[in-house]
Amino acid sequence: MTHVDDNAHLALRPFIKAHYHFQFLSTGFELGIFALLGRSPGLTAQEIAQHTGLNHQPTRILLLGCTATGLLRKEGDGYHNTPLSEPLSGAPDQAPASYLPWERQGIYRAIGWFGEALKQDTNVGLLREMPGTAPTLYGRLAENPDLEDLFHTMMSSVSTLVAGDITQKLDLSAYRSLLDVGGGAAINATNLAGRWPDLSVTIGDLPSVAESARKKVAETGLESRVHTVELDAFQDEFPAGHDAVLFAHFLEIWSADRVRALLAKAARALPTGGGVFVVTPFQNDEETGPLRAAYLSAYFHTIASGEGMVYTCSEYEGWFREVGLEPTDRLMLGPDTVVVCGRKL
Ligand SMILES: C[S@@+](CC[C@H](N)C(=O)[O-])C[C@H]1O[C@@H](n2cnc3c(N)ncnc32)[C@H](O)[C@@H]1O
Repeated sequence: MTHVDDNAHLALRPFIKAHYHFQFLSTGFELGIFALLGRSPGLTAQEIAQHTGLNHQPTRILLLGCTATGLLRKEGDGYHNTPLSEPLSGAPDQAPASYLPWERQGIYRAIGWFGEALKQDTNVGLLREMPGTAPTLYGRLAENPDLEDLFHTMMSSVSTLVAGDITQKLDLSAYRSLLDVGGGAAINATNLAGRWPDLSVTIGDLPSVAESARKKVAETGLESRVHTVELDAFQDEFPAGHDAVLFAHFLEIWSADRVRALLAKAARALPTGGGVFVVTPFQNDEETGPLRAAYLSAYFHTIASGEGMVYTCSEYEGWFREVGLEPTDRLMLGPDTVVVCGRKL
């Protein structure tokens, strides 16, 4: 009989039990325990139960889960946040807190269809778990406005994380008019317009998103230079009159064939010398990581579209060349986001 090595069993435990870890984390967050202990460190189980409304034994079970996984620390009878959970006690619309409601309501059940999505080669998770009829996440979000809000809160916080880097490293001084395809909740558009006073930005997105982007832009006072248009990037030609095109967290959603077609569309819309900027999660050219590329690739295939993944910079640069764009640079934004830059020949 083969003897199972205890160390191997323990080493695999974080994978085997990952779903419990997420439940301790997201339930603790949803019940406001990390925010509560941020304000009032050292509360007892009984005091925590009074705030959450849970009965005594459910409270013990949740606190045991959180302390055993290192999310909370117990000192005497009192509970405290740890460096892991402390960042979750702050603003709910900022990362990492902003990730949790979306992961719980948008992803958690749907990603359980990962294997089936690979076998059927389509986004089974979305089709099984999110109400509605649209074939992609973005269409289905328009059918579920509460989820659409959660998604854009999460996405805005992701773009905010790299906002400092993008405004410092991406030199747009040569351009006057940027088309931001799939521009979402206007974070990149308003940051870039704020950084480059001679630049106008047009956000092109699906109708419900373009409408909320318009409201967000109005709150920033940049509406004379940041415009929004309804655009279906697949059905419509790109509006003329821009000398640069930004695809931020957009191309990786789609299949290689559709990425090529979108890049060709950008090239057609641009004058000679025009710029193309692809902001995307980074996958190294050896195709071994980093982890974020692996998570997001599974998410695009299982949920978002059933056809995309995080591509390498080399792949983008090859597609640039195929459609008449010259690759000019790769700019890292933080540890795992990159801008692949090109110019129309
Ligand atoms: C992952 S979000 C990225 C948002 C924004 N660019 C950012 O970086 O924060 C993808 C965006 O693409 C938009 N989108 C999806 N399908 C689209 C289409 N066919 N045409 C235009 N925009 C689309 C979605 O509505 C969403 O705002």
